[in-house]
Amino acid sequence: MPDILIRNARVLGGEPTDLLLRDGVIAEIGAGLAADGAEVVDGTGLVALPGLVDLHTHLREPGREDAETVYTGSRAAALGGYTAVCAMANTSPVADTAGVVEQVYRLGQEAGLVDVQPIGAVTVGLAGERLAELGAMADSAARVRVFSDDGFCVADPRLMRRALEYVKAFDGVIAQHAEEPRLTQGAQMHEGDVSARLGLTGWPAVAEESIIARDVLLAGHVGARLHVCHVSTAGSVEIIRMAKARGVRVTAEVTPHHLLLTHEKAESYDPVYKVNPPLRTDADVEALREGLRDGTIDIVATDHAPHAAEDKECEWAYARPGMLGLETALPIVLDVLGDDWELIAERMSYAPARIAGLDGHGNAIVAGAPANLTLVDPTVRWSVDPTGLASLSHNTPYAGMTVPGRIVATFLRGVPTVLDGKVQK
Ligand SMILES: NC(=O)N[C@@H](CC(=O)O)C(=O)O
Ligand SMILES: [Zn+2]
Ligand SMILES: [Zn+2]
Repeated sequence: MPDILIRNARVLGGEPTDLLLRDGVIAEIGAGLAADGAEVVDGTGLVALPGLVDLHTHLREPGREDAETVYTGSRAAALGGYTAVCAMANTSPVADTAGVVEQVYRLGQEAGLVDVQPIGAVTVGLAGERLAELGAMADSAARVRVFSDDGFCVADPRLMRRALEYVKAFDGVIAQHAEEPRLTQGAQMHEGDVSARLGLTGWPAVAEESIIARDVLLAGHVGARLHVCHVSTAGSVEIIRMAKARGVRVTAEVTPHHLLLTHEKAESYDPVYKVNPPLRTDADVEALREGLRDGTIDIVATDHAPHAAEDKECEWAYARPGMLGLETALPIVLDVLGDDWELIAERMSYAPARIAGLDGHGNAIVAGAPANLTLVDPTVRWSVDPTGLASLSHNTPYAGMTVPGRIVATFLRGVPTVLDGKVQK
């Protein structure tokens, strides 16, 4: 593996400097380093960020390889600046055994573009009835630390309590899809004035907030770690803020789409905007942005949810919920937060790696650290073309939108996975 010398990159937007990548680590940082036979990558005008880490990705393998595979999702991730992604358990078969999580882990290693860290299911078959083999998944080669029934809520409070108690033993975390199922039966979109006008059954904010309120109390009672997936309402932000002030070990994520889009998008009846939890109101978007800035919300996670055309290009009521996210996350966050690179590194790399327990990722860019990096051109604006994305599916809500920030290069342990904006495998 040749050494790589990145010339004149601005680490977290600072003064231009050189970075020498050797044997998987950042060997040296400083202006005017000697090339000494290293392959030179011109970083002029580019910002160097720690490799991004996604705590919430749907890769669809095993089971729906027509929508995405570990390989195609890994390509999308690398192109988005990611060096690690956590693969959700709602596959077919469900990732509820050591065998399945090890399979996903190995497929990730074989693809070799990002580290794929499997998430294990909390309950057998995501059915919400009995705990899956959490210990066996934790002890497996995949070393699972995050467990989630995402797609479904662990609605039974007794089961949720037991899951929290169980994973506490190995410092695991339960990532909850907060949705009180009795309040969302038949729900198609956010419950509000738009749903009333369109005559679509609504998913009220309280269906999310009531579960988060219950779960922070349970996590506090048990002393275990809770992570809240895709927070979407102002009320949820308030509850999490209060829980943190009380010392509850809770972390939370927001998706790029919930930071940008609102329920008025449903007026088009275009199912590309159908997602769980649903797009909410302007006031919710404002509260989510504020929560992300002040740290109430710890991270941005994509909830990258590829769907085949037959499941998405149909009538709204029959379409599956979910949208693509990996290749557009950083541009959307840049658009929403501005170029606060320190904040972006914290919310999209350091914090998600900490929550997931990924020691080799989310490290500061210093000599001796693993060479997981991405180089971004913040001056380029580009138009999102669904067919130009690496994902096997095309369900991006940003089609035709012009977004800031182009990912030029990504390095996984010193090996380029993306160069000149092109994936290397
Ligand atoms: N977000 C979605 O609308 N869909 C996700 C499941 C989920 O994240 O709840 C999916 O797997 O497609
Ligand atoms: Zn979910
Ligand atoms: Zn999800």
